[in-house]
This record gives sequence, structure tokens and C-alpha cells, in this order.
Amino acid sequence: MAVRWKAAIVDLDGTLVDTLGDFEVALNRTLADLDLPPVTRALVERTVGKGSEHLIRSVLAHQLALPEVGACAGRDVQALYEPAWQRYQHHYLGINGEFAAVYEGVVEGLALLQEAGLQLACLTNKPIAFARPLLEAKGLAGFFPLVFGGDSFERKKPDPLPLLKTCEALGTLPAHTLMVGDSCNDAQAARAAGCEVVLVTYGYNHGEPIQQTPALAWLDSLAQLPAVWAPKAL
Ligand SMILES: O=C(O)COP(=O)(O)O
Ligand SMILES: [Mg+2]
Repeated sequence: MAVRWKAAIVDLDGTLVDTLGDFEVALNRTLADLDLPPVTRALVERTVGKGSEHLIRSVLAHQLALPEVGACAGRDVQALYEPAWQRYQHHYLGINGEFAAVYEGVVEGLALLQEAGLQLACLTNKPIAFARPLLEAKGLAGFFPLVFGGDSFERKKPDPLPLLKTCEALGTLPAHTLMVGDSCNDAQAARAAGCEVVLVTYGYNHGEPIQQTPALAWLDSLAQLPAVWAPKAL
């Protein structure tokens, strides 16, 4: 069956790898350094998806507002952001991949995309310095000749710019490039760039059901990708 796309751009966190454990550990070591209480995994799950800067700012705001923390001069998000970002990079790079797992069906799904003749690029909102070693550690780097992070371009998803730039690097038109992601950020960026989008149901979407987000398909596993181009195979 001929596939109408020449390339696929694949998201990382929540689509290829379940990284909530890494986020939780790196954030909680950062918060401990700053003498702030730990976050819950549920808060992390609701907050990831818009890059590390957004994650750190949101978590600091949430923890500083806890009744047990109490107001203290000079301890606001603005003042704590820079030290938090420094500690977070240190801790994240120290554990990158250790508390994370590749989702079932990912290796099979990526192999199916390759067999269908699609070029692959990984496009994540996490910093490129975190993304490359994570893909290496999880045995997925070989699938992706192109990897771009949240700091690779001027703006992050949901802005269409990173998708347009990735299409340029792939040498494909957005209309011939499929986006595979787990959140409304991926879908919004794809729509604005002119790429079709397939969403997985098992990732992180700010606590909202992903089925509310328009997409070509919502898949429980990347191994179901052929159903998108050959619906009768289901
Ligand atoms: O770091 C994040 O915010 C999530 O990144 P993602 O784009 O790979 O889902
Ligand atoms: Mg994601």
C-alpha cells in the first residue's frame, strides 16, 4: 500500500519514551536544593509538554504557593528561576533515561514507518542536550538522523516554526510530512504548519483527554500506525 507521506516528525516525551520518572526525580532534587517541598507525579504530568522553562516556572509557582512554604522575601519565581534552571540541568543530565522507559509498540512503529519509506526526524520541546543522550540511552537514536529540541529554533511547539524548520531539514513539504505526537502542542503546531497529525492516547496532554484534539487518528500504540494508511487492515 503506497503511503502518501514522505517523512514523519515524531515527538519524544509521552510519544516515544515515558519520561515522567526522570522529570519527577530531576525536579525533586532541584526543589530539595532550593529548600522547597517535592512535587507529585500528577502535577508533573499536567505540566510537561511546553519545554523545561515552562515546567520549572510552573513548578516553582505551584510550590511557592503551598501553605506550608509561606511567603518569604526574595523567594519568588523570578528570583529562583535561574538557580533552579542550573540545578535542574545538572540533575536531569545526571539521571537522563534512568527513570524512563520506551513505550510498547514504539520500536515496531518506527520500523514500520521506515519500511513504508518515510524519512524520520525527532522533534521535542525538551532541550537538545537532554534529547540526544536520551534517544541514545534508550536505543532509539539509530532511527533518527535528524533530532531537534525546544532550543533548536526560536520558538517551540505549539508554534509551527519548529515543524516548518524540520520539514526544511528533511527536504519535504509539510503536506507530505506526518506529525506523530501525544499532546495538543504537537497537534496545534502541525495544523498551523500544514502537516497531518496522528496522536497517541497514552502520553501527556495537560490532564485533558487527547481525543478532544482533532487528528487523523488516535492510536493506543505506534504499532497500529499501518491502520492510518490502510484503514481496512484494522
Ligand atoms: O520537555 C517537554 O516539555 C516535552 O517535550 P515533548 O515535546 O517531547 O513532548
Ligand atoms: Mg510529547
